[in-house]
Parts: sequence; C-alpha cells; structure tokens
Amino acid sequence: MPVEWKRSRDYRDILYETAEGMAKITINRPEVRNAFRPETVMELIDAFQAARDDASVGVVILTGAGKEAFCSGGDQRVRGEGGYVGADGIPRLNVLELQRLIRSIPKPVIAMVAGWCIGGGNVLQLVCDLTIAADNAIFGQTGPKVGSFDGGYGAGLLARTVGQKKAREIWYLCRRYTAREALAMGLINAVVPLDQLEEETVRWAKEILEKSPTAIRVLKAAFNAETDGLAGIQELAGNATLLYYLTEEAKEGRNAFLEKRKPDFSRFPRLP
Ligand SMILES: CC(C)(COP(=O)(O)OP(=O)(O)OC[C@H]1O[C@@H](n2cnc3c(N)ncnc32)[C@H](O)[C@@H]1OP(=O)(O)O)[C@@H](O)C(=O)NCCC(=O)NCCSC(=O)c1cc(O)c2ccccc2c1O
Repeated sequence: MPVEWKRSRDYRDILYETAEGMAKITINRPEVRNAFRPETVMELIDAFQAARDDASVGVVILTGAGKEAFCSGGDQRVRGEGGYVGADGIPRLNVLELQRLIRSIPKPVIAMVAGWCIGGGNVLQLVCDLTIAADNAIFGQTGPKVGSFDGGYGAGLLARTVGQKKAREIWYLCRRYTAREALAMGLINAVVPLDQLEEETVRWAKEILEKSPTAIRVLKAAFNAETDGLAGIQELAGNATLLYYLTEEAKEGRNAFLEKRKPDFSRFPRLP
C-alpha cells in the first residue's frame, strides 16, 4: 500500500510531509536540479527541527523533487563573495548548520536519492544515517572544478565512509560515480529500480520504526561519537544524562535541593 503523505507544514523551497511515523522532507527546486539557496537551507533547518520535536516521528526521509536530481549543491547563481547570498543580502554557508542538525537529530535520517547527487548534495546524503538510491543516481563532488570545497564532513566523514584513498580520488578528480559504484565503495546502502525507490525507502524506515526508539537514538549518538569529535561525544553524553534524569537517583538530587536538605544517595547501588 503506498503511503498517504500529509502536507504538515508550508514552505516555499521545500515540502514537508508526514505519515505513519515518518517525516518526508523534499527539496523542491527541480528547475535547478534541487540546488539549495540560503532560504532553502533555512527552511530545511526549520523542517528538521520540526521533525526532531515531533514525538510521533521516528524516521526522517530527505529527498529531492523529481527523478532528475536529489540535489546539485549550492545554487551557483546566488554565490557571492564570502558565501551564498539570500534576499537579506547576507553571504552564508548555512548548509554547514544543516549538516550538523542532520547528524544531531536523535532519529535516523534516510537519504532517498534519484538522479544527480552532486557537490553539496552529495555531502547532504553523506551526513544522513542511511542512503537508498535509484539506479539512475549519480554521485560526485565538483568543488575543485567550481572553486569550492567542503573540508568538514565533506572530506573527513567521506574518508571515514569510503576510505582515505577513495575520498581523495572523489575530491581531487571530481569524477562521477554510478549508484552501483557508490554501493561498491560503501557510500550508500542500497540500489533499487527508480520506480521502487520510495517503496524500498519506506520499507527500511518501517523496519527501523519497529525497533526500540531509545536503542536507535543511543546507537546514532554512538556512531556519531566515533566520527564527530567532541560534538559527537556531547550527543552520546546527552543521552546518558537524559536516561539518568529518568532515574530515582537523579530525582533524589533534584528533590533534596528543592527541599533544602542533604541528598540521600545511600539506597542506590554501585553496580559493577
Ligand atoms: C547537476 C548537473 C550535473 C546536472 O546536469 P544536467 O545536464 O542534467 O542539467 P543542467 O546542467 O542543464 O542543469 C539544469 C538547470 O539547472 C541549473 N543548475 C544545476 N545545478 C545548479 C547549481 N548547483 N546551481 C545553480 N543552477 C544549477 C543549470 O544551470 C540549468 O539551468 P539553465 O537555466 O541553464 O537551464 C549539473 O547541472 C551541474 O554540474 N551542476 C553544478 C553542480 C555544482 O557544481 N554544485 C555546486 C558545488 S559547491 C557546493 O555545493 C557547496 C555548497 C555549500 O553551501 C558549501 C558550504 C560550505 C562548504 C562547501 C560548500 C559547497 O561545496
């Protein structure tokens, strides 16, 4: 049965839909192969925050409108001096904030990729937890060709994902890779015929939704801790604090403070 998506929020450059525990966020600029401008990224940040804060959402799907492209990176028509310039005239590289949000949202994000997945678009799929691609998908970086580079997740996480040699090849040569090649190098998780892309992505999302949300949440933070430096460790530690807050032991500390008495932690075991 196809999913009946419900338009839950209104934006200009993106679509935000929800159904059956999933949120689907679609970059909706097919006329420029779903390139993002600063406003697109602001809307994506708002949408990811909405999905994070919605307790009924357990998995987020990020995709691009149409079958021609997932995303072709930054909109080169609005690239000014010092960044991409939106209506407010301020040059920004705000996709970096979006990348961090996709990493830190405590729910799996699945990139659903058809067509071009290039430049900043490829970095977006890279920072997602999982990627399901259609057989027409093409991956690659263009930075050194168009006078740009992403030396953060774009370089470091790519190297952790596909290995140092392959990551250097991808950036230095700016070649394009088919979905099958991307699968073989470990850049993505699965390749399916284009007409089955959403069905397969939803199947993966639903399998995750059957699992323990806290286990999935902590696992995401644990994987990030391995790759994301102190920010990753902060996320993992934040989960420990969250779980600790739910215990009687933590509540005793809070209650003692509020009741202006000495806390009594003696009843809590010191487990091995
Ligand atoms: C993506 C393509 C390979 C598609 O080729 P195709 O032949 O299918 O289609 P066209 O080339 O004819 O494109 C159709 C139409 O779309 C316009 N368009 C496509 N991509 C962009 C884009 N990125 N920006 C603006 N416009 C785009 C194209 O001009 C056509 O319009 P017409 O009006 O002319 O019909 C191919 O289009 C392509 O190679 N695109 C460019 C890919 C690219 O170089 N992207 C930018 C990389 S840099 C980047 O993304 C980036 C962004 C950041 O914000 C960063 C922040 C911090 C660090 C690094 C960053 C970063 O690297």
